[in-house]
Amino acid sequence: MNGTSAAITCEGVRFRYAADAGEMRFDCAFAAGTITALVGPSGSGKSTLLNLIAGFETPQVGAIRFGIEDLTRAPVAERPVSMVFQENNLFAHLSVFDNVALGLSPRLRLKPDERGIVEDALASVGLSGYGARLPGQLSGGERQRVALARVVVRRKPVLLLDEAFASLGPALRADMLDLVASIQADRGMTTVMVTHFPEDARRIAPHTVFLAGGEVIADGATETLLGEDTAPEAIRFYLGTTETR
Ligand SMILES: Nc1ncnc2c1ncn2[C@@H]1O[C@H](COP(=O)(O)OP(=O)(O)OP(=O)(O)O)[C@@H](O)[C@H]1O
Repeated sequence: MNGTSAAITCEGVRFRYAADAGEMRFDCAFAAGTITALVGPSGSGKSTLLNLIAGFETPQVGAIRFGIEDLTRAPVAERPVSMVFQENNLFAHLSVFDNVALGLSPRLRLKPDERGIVEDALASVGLSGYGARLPGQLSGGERQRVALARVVVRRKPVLLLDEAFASLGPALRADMLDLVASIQADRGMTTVMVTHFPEDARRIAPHTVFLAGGEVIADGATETLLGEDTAPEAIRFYLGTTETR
């Protein structure tokens, strides 16, 4: 499936972390080749849903499809997915170059022409000349750029972002979101972005899926779902409590 995007469908997905934990129920779809924001209160199940899509968790019931392929039980490495977390995306002992190169070759055995692919990816995220540095010698924003450069070389059709820029200041967050939007426009990846910031969704995600209590309670155009005057009642409460933070 490399190189082409596909819708992600969660059909009748039922998941609980333990026998005595609450059941989460996910029935939703993420449109092919577009950015969808996954929004909702803390503990509503946003990371859990991303982890089910990425394969870090497996549902007890239901199916997760990429296009028509049912990959509900496929191992993480066999899914057409790249994921970026809030932190710990990079190996601290490897150079920036090698951290990106891992996306091409997990054993870091690059063919001669692949070195250029890594350099190009670093340039595309504004990090030309940074290849020899270690992650500890970068700012938080630069580290996330390295993670995005690895996404670029992996060329997977699905991109999952779990609060990837939450620890950055507003201006830098906006820059990083624009970078994601430009990579996504280039590659057409089906992108799902967890965020606590409604303005992040409004900036780059035409669609929003809203979770509460471990299930999807609304799904639609971001400008409607997260609009001050148009949001459904349950979401308006959420917007009111989070935008004053
Ligand atoms: N590994 C785990 N084991 C047991 N319970 C978990 C685990 N991870 C999350 N949970 C529980 O599952 C529920 C959903 O958590 P999740 O992290 O998916 O929510 P979230 O919407 O991403 O929250 P936040 O916005 O705070 O990151 C919470 O009640 C949480 O305590």
